[in-house]
Amino acid sequence: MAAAIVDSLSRPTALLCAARSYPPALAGRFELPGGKVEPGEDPRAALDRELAEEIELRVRYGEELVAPPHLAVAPPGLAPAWPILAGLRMRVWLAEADPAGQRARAGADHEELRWAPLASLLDLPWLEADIPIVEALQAHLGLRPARGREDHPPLS
Ligand SMILES: Nc1nc2c([nH]c(=O)n2[C@H]2C[C@H](O)[C@@H](COP(=O)(O)OP(=O)(O)OP(=O)(O)O)O2)c(=O)[nH]1
Repeated sequence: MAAAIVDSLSRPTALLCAARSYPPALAGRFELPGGKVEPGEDPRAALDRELAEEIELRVRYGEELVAPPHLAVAPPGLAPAWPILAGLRMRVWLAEADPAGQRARAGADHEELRWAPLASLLDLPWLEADIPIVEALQAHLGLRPARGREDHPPLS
């Protein structure tokens, strides 16, 4: 589970992006803060716990950023999720700091936390699996047309 934490759910302009500090192959690559659900744990409770542990932030959730059918991994009986590393799956919720004005702090998992303007998110070196998620986030927030399987290259 991960959180796409924006500066404001009602008027989003920037996203809180987290650069991993490990393993060495992924260090410096950006991701959405979050982590794995413990057995029997509610997904959003898991996300609350991970955000508190990793970046010391309490949040209020907005909508889920749902993976489109052509990308989603949806084992029987489970909600569709984004495919990530090593066959794992990840659900993503929009969120904002609650109470507002808290400062997120990078712990041991991250070498940097950065508020990046929504329009230039793809300038950051994201984990490979996060690129379609970031593109979908931009589309969801009205910064780019939604991509679908039927997309064609632009005519020249
Ligand atoms: N948190 C998070 N993980 C992601 C993203 N994209 C992505 O491919 N991953 C991968 C990286 C990790 O291999 C895996 C799970 O990440 P994690 O932070 O919970 O776990 P970890 O591998 O660091 O292991 P652990 O120490 O928490 O047990 O998911 C993302 O946007 N956020």
